[in-house]
Amino acid sequence: MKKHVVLYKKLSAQLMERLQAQAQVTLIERLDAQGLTQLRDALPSAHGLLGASLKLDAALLDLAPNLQAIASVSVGVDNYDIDYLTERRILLSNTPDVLTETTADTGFALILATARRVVELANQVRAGRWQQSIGPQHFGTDVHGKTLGIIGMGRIGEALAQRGHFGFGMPVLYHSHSPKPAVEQRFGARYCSLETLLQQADFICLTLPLTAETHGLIGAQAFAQMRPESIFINISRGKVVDEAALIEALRNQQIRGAGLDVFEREPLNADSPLLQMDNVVATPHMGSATHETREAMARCAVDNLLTALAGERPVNLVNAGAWVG
Ligand SMILES: NC(=O)C1=CN([C@@H]2O[C@H](COP(=O)(O)OP(=O)(O)OC[C@H]3O[C@@H](n4cnc5c(N)ncnc54)[C@H](OP(=O)(O)O)[C@@H]3O)[C@@H](O)[C@H]2O)C=CC1
Ligand SMILES: O=CC(=O)O
Repeated sequence: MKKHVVLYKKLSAQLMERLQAQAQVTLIERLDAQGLTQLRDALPSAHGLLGASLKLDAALLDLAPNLQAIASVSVGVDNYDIDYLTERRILLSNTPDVLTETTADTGFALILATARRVVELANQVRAGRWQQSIGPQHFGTDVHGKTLGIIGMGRIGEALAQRGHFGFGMPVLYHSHSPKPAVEQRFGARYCSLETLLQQADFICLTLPLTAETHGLIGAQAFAQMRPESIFINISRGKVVDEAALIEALRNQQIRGAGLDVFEREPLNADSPLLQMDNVVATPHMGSATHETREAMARCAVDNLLTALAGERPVNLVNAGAWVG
């Protein structure tokens, strides 16, 4: 008998066909109130789940006694209670690598847009307010040659370092759990403490995961260590930052600006003070959002799920402790 898979993210026709050849599929089109009811109804018979952007807590998982595997269409796994999944021997997989370059492109787009005031000035043109040559009050700041600071030198951090070093001649400072000699050799990057990075980098970029250790890592104390010329970029997770402290730092001109793809609460409220600030570029958690990359992520997740449901170890297994072989 085919296993039952519950999808809470729409797949391309090709991937859907592939999944349906191997499993009985229930598709939840939208995670609104009706979709959540459908999900609760489908969980009791589910063997596999595939999707993203849903906090799958113990209360929901307890509705799924037959669950064997979850394939997240994301690299970040902060939406899952990994200890609980491991205890229940539910295999959790994610989609690393396939989104690295695209997410680093987004990081660099935010660096450039914020430093060169692209959104603010483009909005002025659109509003018909370009009536004479622009003057110093509209000038931005250079990106090339400035110091790029990367907090979390993993896959995406490294791809950001590559762009900064080779594309923009930027000296790279980084902070991670441990030094990365290969990265230092390839990009001339220098390992330093978080404090040194906050004090010395012109662009301070977050590329680390949200974990118990990183929750609220960048708060008032961290912003106080940055310089008035610093630009803060977050493409990791909103909760790594104390957003109220970020707003204060921007209001008090402790930093020059911020490029933000992720927020404490998503979608960001339309009345957020961040949206009133010209020196903030806010994007809708679109780090990996290109047609090619989202399809590659979905393919990777389908591979992971079908492998797990076939009783084999998925390549991108997150909770190795759940694997009994
Ligand atoms: N905006 C978006 O749309 C996207 C956001 N993301 C986010 O980016 C994150 C990173 O992805 P990826 O690069 O693939 O992950 P990796 O695991 O490859 O890299 C994360 C790095 O962060 C470092 N790190 C973890 N905790 C700490 C800490 N407390 N202090 C310092 N460094 C730390 C790790 O360092 P070490 O190696 O030394 O342990 C690791 O190298 C994801 O978890 C996700 O949240 C990802 C994709 C898209
Ligand atoms: O935020 C996106 C991810 O893949 O993680």
